[in-house]
Amino acid sequence: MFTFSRGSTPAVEPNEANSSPLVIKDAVKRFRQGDREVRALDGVSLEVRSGTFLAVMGASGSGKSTLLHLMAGLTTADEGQVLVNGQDIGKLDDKKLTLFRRHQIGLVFQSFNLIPTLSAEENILLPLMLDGKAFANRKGNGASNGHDSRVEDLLRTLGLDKRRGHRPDAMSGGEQQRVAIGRALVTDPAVILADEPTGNLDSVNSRSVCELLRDLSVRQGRTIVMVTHEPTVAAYASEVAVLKDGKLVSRFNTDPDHGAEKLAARYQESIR
Ligand SMILES: Nc1ncnc2c1ncn2[C@@H]1O[C@H](COP(=O)(O)OP(=O)(O)OP(=O)(O)O)[C@@H](O)[C@H]1O
Repeated sequence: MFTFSRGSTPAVEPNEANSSPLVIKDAVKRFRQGDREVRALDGVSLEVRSGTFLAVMGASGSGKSTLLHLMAGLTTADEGQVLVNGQDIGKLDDKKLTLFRRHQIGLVFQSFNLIPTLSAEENILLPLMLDGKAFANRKGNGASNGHDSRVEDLLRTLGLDKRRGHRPDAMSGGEQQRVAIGRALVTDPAVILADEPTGNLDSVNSRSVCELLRDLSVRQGRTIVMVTHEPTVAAYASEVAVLKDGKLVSRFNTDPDHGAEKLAARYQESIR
């Protein structure tokens, strides 16, 4: 099993006491659209406890991506706070935020965003390469980077041990998304944030990626936030948060005995 020690390379020290890896307090995000102001997020507060697998649902335009981007430090809140591992990320300057994001926030996108010229293994190692902790040419002059056993474990967890040397164009969509999940995990971040991770996958690959995310949360205690509009995908999560017009209107636990159907009904009820 993949067993990085949690928080081994923090970019900055946590400066506020809170045991939850992710806390959003009264977040407001406004956008200008011509002479109109849109409140993409309108006072959202959310705490995500360690080991939670949270699905964020909502209609198109309800603020899901904006919330995820805020959690990822890709955009800043106009009001309120985002605390990752106790660190108010709005207080970090650009340089510290870049390092903090690289170490503490793992991002997974719908379109995988892999580097086409790198192998699966090299794509996974990319965040460590950026830190100068892994070598781009791992076959070159016998350099040992100390990450070999970690990467072995990770490739096995991801079911990619036979695909380590393959480039993205030689892998299925599901395998590419597994590589992207590996890249998100390699720095042992506080949270994994996934924006519609199954959006480009067929049903078989979608199921395997959902099962992987659920396993990472259940077996390894990973904290995961996933945006999705699919009840069948959200059903793999342990909790669901529902946004409507930039507001958090509902949060509930999923029920493994009832699956997607009951979840869909509960979701529809909360956005009525
Ligand atoms: N960069 C931007 N400039 C202007 N308006 C924006 C911008 N980003 C988002 N918005 C607006 O903010 C609101 C929330 O958008 P957001 O993309 O977060 O919704 P969403 O729930 O992720 O939608 P979808 O499911 O369609 O991706 C929408 O009204 C959108 O038009």
